[in-house]
Amino acid sequence: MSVRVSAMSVLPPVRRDRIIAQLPQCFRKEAALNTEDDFNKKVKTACQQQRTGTVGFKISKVIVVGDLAVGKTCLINRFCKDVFDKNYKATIGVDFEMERFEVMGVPFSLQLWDTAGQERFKCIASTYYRGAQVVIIVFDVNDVASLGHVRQWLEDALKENDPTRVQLFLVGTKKDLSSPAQYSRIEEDALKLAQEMRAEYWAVSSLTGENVKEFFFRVASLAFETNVLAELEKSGSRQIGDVIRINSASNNATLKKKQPKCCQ
Ligand SMILES: Nc1nc2c(ncn2[C@@H]2O[C@H](COP(=O)(O)OP(=O)(O)OP(=O)(O)O)[C@@H](O)[C@H]2O)c(=O)[nH]1
Ligand SMILES: [Mg+2]
Repeated sequence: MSVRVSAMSVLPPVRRDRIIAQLPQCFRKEAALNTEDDFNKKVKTACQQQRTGTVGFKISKVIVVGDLAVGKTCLINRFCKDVFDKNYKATIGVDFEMERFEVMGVPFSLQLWDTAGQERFKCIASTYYRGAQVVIIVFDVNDVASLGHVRQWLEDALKENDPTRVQLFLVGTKKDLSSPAQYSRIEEDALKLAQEMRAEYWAVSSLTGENVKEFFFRVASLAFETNVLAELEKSGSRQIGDVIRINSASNNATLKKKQPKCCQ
């Protein structure tokens, strides 16, 4: 059954610490997706006029990939649940988190797919790569080999996606374990690689929480901006209403994990 409801009436308010009013700044200007001080003008105007498309149900798919044990799950858990587990529990296949934001007054969600780094789960995990708007490639700043494998992760992720549309982030984790001298050595290589890949570079610690919120706010903001711009281009001069049709069955289905093709 289809019901016609206002988006705002079915969702509880967004958490107060997920409200983004201004464009968060990049981590390093040398390797950033943009170095603007503020959100795109067209996007700002659209938000002010509530002309941003499917208001309330704007979602971007984000996949998080990288070697085993580099800290992908810890990064997501620090941000989404504000916890840190020092014991390693390998992700089997994929895990999924939905994180809701409000950007310039418009509800927006990131669908975060935490994939397994272990080789034996890679085959299952890669079936979830398709349709990603954002690809986050994670390496451990104390493990040069994990940085060396970044290109391979990129290649695998882009096989399933349109490379010209994907927003790419390169994230170094476990910053708390490295000395400033060690860190700056690996940062030099990471920045070069990020520039080559056209990725935005960040370094974080899930243990201390350093830069974790800043990083995800940046991801959410840039994904939102791109998402709204695409919507504005698609619609041209057509007005997009703030009321959308929700099919209760299909809406539930989008929140469930997708079955690999072979299981359908
Ligand atoms: N000191 C420190 N340890 C960390 C940090 N992030 C993760 N770890 C540790 O690194 C190990 C692996 O972390 P996970 O987040 O499970 O790694 P993963 O990338 O999800 O691994 P897979 O699921 O197998 O791909 C765990 O023992 C974590 O406690 C960090 O920022 N600092
Ligand atoms: Mg994991």
